[in-house]
Amino acid sequence: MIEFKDVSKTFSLGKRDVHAVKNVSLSISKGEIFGIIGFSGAGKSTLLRLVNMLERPTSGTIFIQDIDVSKLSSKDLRTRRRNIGMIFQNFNLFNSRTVAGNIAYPLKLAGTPKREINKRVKELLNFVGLADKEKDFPDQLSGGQKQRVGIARALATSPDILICDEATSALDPDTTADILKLLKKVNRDLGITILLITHEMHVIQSICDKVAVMEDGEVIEDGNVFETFTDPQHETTQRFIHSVQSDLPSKQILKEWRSSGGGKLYRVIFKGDATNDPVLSTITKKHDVDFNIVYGAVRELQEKLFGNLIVSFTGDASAVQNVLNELNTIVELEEVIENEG
Ligand SMILES: Nc1ncnc2c1ncn2[C@@H]1O[C@H](COP(=O)(O)OP(=O)(O)OP(=O)(O)O)[C@@H](O)[C@H]1O
Repeated sequence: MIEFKDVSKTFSLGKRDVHAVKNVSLSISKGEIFGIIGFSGAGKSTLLRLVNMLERPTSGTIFIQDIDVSKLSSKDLRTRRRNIGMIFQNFNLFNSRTVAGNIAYPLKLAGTPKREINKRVKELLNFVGLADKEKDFPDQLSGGQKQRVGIARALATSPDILICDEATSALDPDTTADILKLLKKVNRDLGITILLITHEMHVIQSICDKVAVMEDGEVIEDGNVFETFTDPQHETTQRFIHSVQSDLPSKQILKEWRSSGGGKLYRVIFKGDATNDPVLSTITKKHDVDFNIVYGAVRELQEKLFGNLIVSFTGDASAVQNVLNELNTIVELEEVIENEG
């Protein structure tokens, strides 16, 4: 659907070059919700501007629905752009137009007949849950309602792709959850591919199928959200994940555990089927070892379970070693080292 092949974008600022995007190769399939996460300045917005063809790559190619958009004429670009809807952090609504007027705007630009526009606007108002706000102006709406108008407007020309530029960053947590739910509905019910950028890991965790982590213009890690969350490879990815789920007790608690004579601690990671079986109790019972879950949780991610527990084992040293050996064949296991946390 969207394919980046070795794409770079360099801005020349007088004598200085800014390499905003460096050698990015990414593949976004039809029907996916694909999230790009990165800290400020990582190159996310530039990547989006390359997708909606507001910038041309310095090198590399970008295919959108099998068309190499880096080679299109300006006129063809304008036509292709209608196939991509976009929503923004600050909504970008026309304050002088009503809600209906905002949603109708792209249809007017496309020369759609008035009766058809009215019908489509009503349909979209129902879809985003704003049927009673048709005649209101943006400044009479809450942030969440404004973003619903933004979504309706982006969907007006029935695009195949929706791009979301930090679409929930200006909203409170409850409203964010509502808007993310609506985006999921856009994806599931209308089959629209969604590409979003964010600096918030909980957005990725809530609705994305795939994620790419950007740093300093490069994609440093990408893949399925479940795999990335449960086995992050890069330190920056780990930092993002820790922002939504702490997987260790605080340093203070660890210190108290050590000073009160607590034994070695192990991180036990369960994924998928292993979360359904009483692995810990079965194996420890067999070897006559006791276990104590000191910290952790089992979470749901992409409709799969993922457990991350910090456990101590007590018993005969060789029996504990047998437990560790056996556990190691079923789940991921590692000792929690002294300076972690
Ligand atoms: N038009 C431009 N001219 C010159 N430099 C630019 C331009 N656009 C972006 N940059 C630079 O490219 C780098 C990447 O910027 P970009 O806006 O893509 O990052 P970002 O990840 O979206 O950051 P933020 O979350 O803060 O918006 C930055 O160093 C930025 O200053």
